Amino acid sequence: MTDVLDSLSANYRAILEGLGEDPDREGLRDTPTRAAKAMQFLTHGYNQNLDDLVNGAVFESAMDEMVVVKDIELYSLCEHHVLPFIGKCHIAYIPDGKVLGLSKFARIVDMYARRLQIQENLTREIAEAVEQVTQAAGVAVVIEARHMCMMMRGVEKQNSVMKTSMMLGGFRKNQATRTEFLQLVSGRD
Ligand SMILES: Nc1nc2c(ncn2[C@@H]2O[C@H](COP(=O)(O)OP(=O)(O)OP(=O)(O)O)[C@@H](O)[C@H]2O)c(=O)[nH]1
Ligand SMILES: [Zn+2]
Repeated sequence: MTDVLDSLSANYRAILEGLGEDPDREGLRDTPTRAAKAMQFLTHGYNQNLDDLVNGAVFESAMDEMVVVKDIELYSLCEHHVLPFIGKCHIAYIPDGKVLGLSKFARIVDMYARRLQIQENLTREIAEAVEQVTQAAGVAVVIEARHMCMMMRGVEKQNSVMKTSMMLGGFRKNQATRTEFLQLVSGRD
């Protein structure tokens, strides 16, 4: 692990030099290591796996109506510019004999968000993970996010929000179920 940190730190030092900075000046002396540690934290999802994260928190239940967990905040990094995108994730599922521990939805979101991502793939990966863990009759995921690469640079648009959704099982097949979910997460419930 130290080797990885050393190599990342050396690369951040090179970036500072590339910017024309003096990496040995007082304010920047610890920056390569700090930045490397920060980047390791922001991508720690690479070191996680679904089984360990869920930790067996799947419980038998006769509940077979839609369960919605909304407004799970997420911080990710776009794989094109390595700049943050920040937003909210809403997840719904229709249990089929099993329910998932509530905190695990947020943990699943983070496991995939804390990697280099595009929003579409992040949305799909979360939905497929919830389906895999719960074997639910349907899973729906919506993400709304703002991308720093569109705000701080490039087209510099401050108000555009990207919305992505992924519907599996009952949510894909049944328009009424889909509409109910979208109404619940849009706050018009
Ligand atoms: N679909 C999708 N695109 C993304 C996401 N994050 C960043 N992008 C886009 O990835 C694209 C990369 O385009 P390029 O033309 O290769 O890069 P660029 O010259 O920096 O593009 P501009 O951002 O238009 O300045 C841009 O259109 C970004 O807005 C994402 O999560 N999903
Ligand atoms: Zn980007």
